[in-house]
Amino acid sequence: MNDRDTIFALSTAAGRAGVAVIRVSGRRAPLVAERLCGRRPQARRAERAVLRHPGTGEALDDGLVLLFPAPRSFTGEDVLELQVHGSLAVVAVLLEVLSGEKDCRPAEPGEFTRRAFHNGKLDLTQVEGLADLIDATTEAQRRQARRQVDGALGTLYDGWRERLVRVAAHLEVMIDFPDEDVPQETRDLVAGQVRMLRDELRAHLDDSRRGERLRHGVSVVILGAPNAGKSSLLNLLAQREAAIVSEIAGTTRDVIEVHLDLGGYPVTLVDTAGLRETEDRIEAEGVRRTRARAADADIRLLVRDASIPGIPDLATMAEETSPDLVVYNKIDREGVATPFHEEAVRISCRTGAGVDTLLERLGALVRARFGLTEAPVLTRARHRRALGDCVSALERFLARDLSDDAPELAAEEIRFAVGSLGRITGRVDVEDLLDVVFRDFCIGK
Ligand SMILES: Nc1nc2c(ncn2[C@@H]2O[C@H](COP(=O)(O)OP(=O)(O)OP(=O)(O)O)[C@@H](O)[C@H]2O)c(=O)[nH]1
Ligand SMILES: [K+]
Ligand SMILES: [Mg+2]
Repeated sequence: MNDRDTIFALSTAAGRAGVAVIRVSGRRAPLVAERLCGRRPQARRAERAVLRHPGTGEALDDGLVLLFPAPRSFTGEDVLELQVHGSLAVVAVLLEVLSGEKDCRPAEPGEFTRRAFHNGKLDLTQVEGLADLIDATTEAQRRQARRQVDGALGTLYDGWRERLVRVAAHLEVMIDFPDEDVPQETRDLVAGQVRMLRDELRAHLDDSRRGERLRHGVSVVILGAPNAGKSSLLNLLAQREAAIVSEIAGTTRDVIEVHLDLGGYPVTLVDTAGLRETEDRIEAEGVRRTRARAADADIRLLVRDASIPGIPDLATMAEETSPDLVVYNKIDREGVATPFHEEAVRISCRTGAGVDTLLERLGALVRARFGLTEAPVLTRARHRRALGDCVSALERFLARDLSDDAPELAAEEIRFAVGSLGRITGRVDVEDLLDVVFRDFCIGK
């Protein structure tokens, strides 16, 4: 991969569409514009132009051309955008023409963003935020990603990093002037600041992984005895017949998942086999899978048949499943069991009664646990690992006695902590990380 090449790619999705955008970035972009349009477009102005084959002069399409001279562009290089008709043939011929241009070649996946990073346009958390924004399917995901693209996370980490660099500077003084008596106050000050930082990092890490969960989706697992109406509930919420419903107890054996947008939050709703002791080997395997899925669920929803008094015993079931929400189903039936569990939601999958209330309660649960907070949250395991390394280094630092131990050793811990934070935003040692970060990108982004 050569950074001196001018790169190009279709930046909109492949396939038929009203408009397609082809992006060209690099030193030859202005020349390419001249060769295709017969003139150099004004900077940052959309201009209508007929795009012609530079060799034959044949008109290939007409559209809008936009030139963003460096450094005021997405990549920080000269960027040309061609907005043409979104036809397979138009795009194909233009890409072919571009391939024939001197020093031009197709972009690698994520290469535009990679150049933006190298030219200091984005830090790594912003790059990741951009990937998340492109992948976002719900409103809450969009907001979280948008915030990260705006630099909220990067600013937080850079701020911590700067405070640690100042601590390191204090320590340097102790190393450089070993004979001078470093006043106890200075030592206390340094230790105090490290302690405060460690506590802030810990609080930031102790977030029940809300940012990561919002990226991947919150799992809501439906549990209960056979025939309680779990599959009926899944179908009702999914608004399609995703799971088989029947009056035969033990119908569901496989774990069935549907994806929902619950008030802006991505939710994976999971239907499971009814929990009971069974001789049937296949059903028993279903029950085993239910237990496994319940164990790593974000939210557990226990469904109970309201028309059967006390069987199976709710207390036992609740103990096994530790539900976040209890639902009494089939309230349309005669002889509905009373009294109801106080916190429970009463519904009927048959009539749809109570389902709005259930959705409200579920939405509130999801928001409370995974909703956006004032402070920016970390969104990736990569951030969590680096922050964990940083906290460990600060712990090791605090375990040292600054007046006895060699200050060099203590300073080394701080340097390591600074490095860990720098890895998140890409301020140091980034090369090995880049592949991981850019792997998720597709061509043209
Ligand atoms: N009257 C009434 N019947 C319901 C209601 N919800 C479900 N049923 C019936 O209850 C039976 C069992 O429903 P399912 O959705 O298959 O129950 P399940 O919990 O998925 O059952 P398993 O998969 O066997 O564990 C079916 O005959 C449904 O039509 C309801 O609200 N009212
Ligand atoms: K059933
Ligand atoms: Mg079922």
